[in-house]
Amino acid sequence: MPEQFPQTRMRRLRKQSFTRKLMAESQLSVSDLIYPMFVLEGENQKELVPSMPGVERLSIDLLVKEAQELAALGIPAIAIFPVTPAEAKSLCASEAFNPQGLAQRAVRALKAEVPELGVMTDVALDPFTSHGQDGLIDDQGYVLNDETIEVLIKQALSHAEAGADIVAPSDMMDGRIGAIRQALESNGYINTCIMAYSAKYASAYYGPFRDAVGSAGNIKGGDKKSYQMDPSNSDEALREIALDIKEGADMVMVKPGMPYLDIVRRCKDEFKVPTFAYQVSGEYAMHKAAFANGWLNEEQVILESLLAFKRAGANGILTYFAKQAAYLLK
Ligand SMILES: NCC(=O)CCC(=O)O
Ligand SMILES: [Mg+2]
Repeated sequence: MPEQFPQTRMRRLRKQSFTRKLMAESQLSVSDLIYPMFVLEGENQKELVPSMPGVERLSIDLLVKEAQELAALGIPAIAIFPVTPAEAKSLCASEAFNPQGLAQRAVRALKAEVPELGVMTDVALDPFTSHGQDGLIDDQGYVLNDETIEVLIKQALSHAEAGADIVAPSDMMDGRIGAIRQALESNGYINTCIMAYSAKYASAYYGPFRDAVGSAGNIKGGDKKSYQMDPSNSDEALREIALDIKEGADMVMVKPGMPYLDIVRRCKDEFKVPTFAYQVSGEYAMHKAAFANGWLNEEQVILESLLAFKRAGANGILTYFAKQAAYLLK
């Protein structure tokens, strides 16, 4: 029976707060949030990221302190991104798998001091290559797939050895999930989770992040379009996701977030696997700019932007608003 006015008045259920609460189809809670954080060498070091107001790079001692606050707020996990000093970068990206590297030390410190907080690491070479690409390159600057995977395996194992709960390959090489899964299994890391950046687009929304980790420089070749996805495509994202699930990903991710919520929804409908989305640095920066100008209401828009991910089907969101949102949700 088709509904019709006035038997059906959609506004009846919107009149009072209690019915609005009962009708809510999606919920945002602090358990949905993963907080990306930037780690710096040194002690008692703190640097602002100009293009990401409110975001700081922290040395490990301060990172651990902050992590205690995040755990107390109920944030389930953080994702760490090392700021690699220029002198540690190279063509072969060997700092990526240094057992005493910044990311590896940060993981050990976090798991020792705040064991209940999940720690996720980034598996990709861009913070460690002198040219800023996510993999090893040939003479033409083309990113080599299979050679890069060999380094990613070592990097992922070094993270697992340090105690990372989740390794998150963000490089978009073909076949890396399977290779990393196999290496984890054969080295006894059977419970290390993999969150695959499965549908990562060659997006201009990553600009502020590259400032934050200092990988912007001059990305050789100018862009990452030979491995990250074309923003035109949606069916292709489903193929990427299917491959990563088959290769052993526990969780998949879509990135960026808000401009790609259609992909989140298609992924969830098609595969029904744990699905995450990354509200990236550019999304954060544009929101912050509008808040600073008084053009948007900060508290309301942060929560609305995050709720939209839940409505689209995401199980969780990587967001630089995680800490602020956790306070707002208290
Ligand atoms: N692998 C992590 C990222 O590239 C983050 C991008 C962003 O926040 O813009
Ligand atoms: Mg892929």
